[in-house]
Amino acid sequence: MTTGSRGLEASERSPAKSRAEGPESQAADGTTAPTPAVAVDDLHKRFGTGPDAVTAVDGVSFEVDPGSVVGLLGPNGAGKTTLIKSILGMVVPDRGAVRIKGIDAREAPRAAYAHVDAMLEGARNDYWRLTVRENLRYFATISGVDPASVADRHERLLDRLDIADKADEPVRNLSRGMKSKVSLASVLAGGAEVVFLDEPTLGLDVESARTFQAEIRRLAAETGLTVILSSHDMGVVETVCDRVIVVSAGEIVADDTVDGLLRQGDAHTVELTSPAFDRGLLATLRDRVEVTAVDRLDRGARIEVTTDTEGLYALMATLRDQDVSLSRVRTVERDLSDVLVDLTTAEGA
Ligand SMILES: Nc1ncnc2c1ncn2[C@@H]1O[C@H](COP(=O)(O)OP(=O)(O)OP(=O)(O)O)[C@@H](O)[C@H]1O
Repeated sequence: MTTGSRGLEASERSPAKSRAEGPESQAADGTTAPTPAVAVDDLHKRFGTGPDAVTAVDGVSFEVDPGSVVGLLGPNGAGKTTLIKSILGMVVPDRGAVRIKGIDAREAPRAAYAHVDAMLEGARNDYWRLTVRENLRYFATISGVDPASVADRHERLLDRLDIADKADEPVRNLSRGMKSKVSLASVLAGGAEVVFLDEPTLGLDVESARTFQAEIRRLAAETGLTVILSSHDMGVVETVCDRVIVVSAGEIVADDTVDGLLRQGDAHTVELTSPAFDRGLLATLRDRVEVTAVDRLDRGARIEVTTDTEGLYALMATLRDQDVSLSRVRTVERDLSDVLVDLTTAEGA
């Protein structure tokens, strides 16, 4: 879907120039910091009233630097879509403020959203009877851009997203993955400086998802595009995001780089193999640690346990006390989805 109007000025100005000319704010130490592309302050949104009310966004604040790619992660129903829609003004928040490039979105919505575009919930923003190229021209036009002046950019987009050979096909004739690419191209066609992408790789095959990721990184690096995307695809998030905001039950529970998130917490997952692992011993171990997998072997079993450092020492002590010899010990690398599950299922999250 397309959100707001996209300004000619914004799209036609060179990004380097636009950054240089952009408003800056004075930091406490006297240095100037670029004005955040997006600043969200204490946003709240509740649906319904009484006992059935749902608090979808519960006091969320964050800032996004221009030219960065930020991932919004969280389980189903965490509030990601409502947060994005509240920032875009498609849902009216109960409280809180949104500033786009320093412009208050409530006081001056047209000016604030002139720089913004979005692709939400896999929704096709495209006109299926129009061809791919006609869609890009259409979206450029409603952004206030003369499509002829951006024809080269459109050709580049079609090339990079590998849909140039379908440029003159009506969108309705394309496969689902190709339609997703056209949606993305349409979002980028008018030259928005800030884009919101909700589940952008839904329906894309592995190669198309990779192309998409590379394109997002390139646009952020070369044109200063700011991207805020939500995805359940951890591969996408790990590859393209400079920073990840984890949302659970309407609140931010973590805000860090991918590496920072992977390092955080005191959880270890270890794979242990022993001929002595039988039903009785496994029951004893389950009392002490979380046994996340059991693979029975001809003799004994291979198990996977997740615990903190203290729990790991206690587990090893128990095995020693019971004279259990381990034939193999292997540390299992934790990935972003493990961290996400820990963060969003932690007590109180
Ligand atoms: N229009 C609405 N009316 C009532 N409740 C709503 C509405 N929109 C969302 N909600 C509720 O708000 C909560 C957050 O929903 P939201 O769609 O923002 O989550 P999400 O993180 O985007 O989930 P998903 O990953 O499943 O897309 C959920 O409990 C949802 O049922």
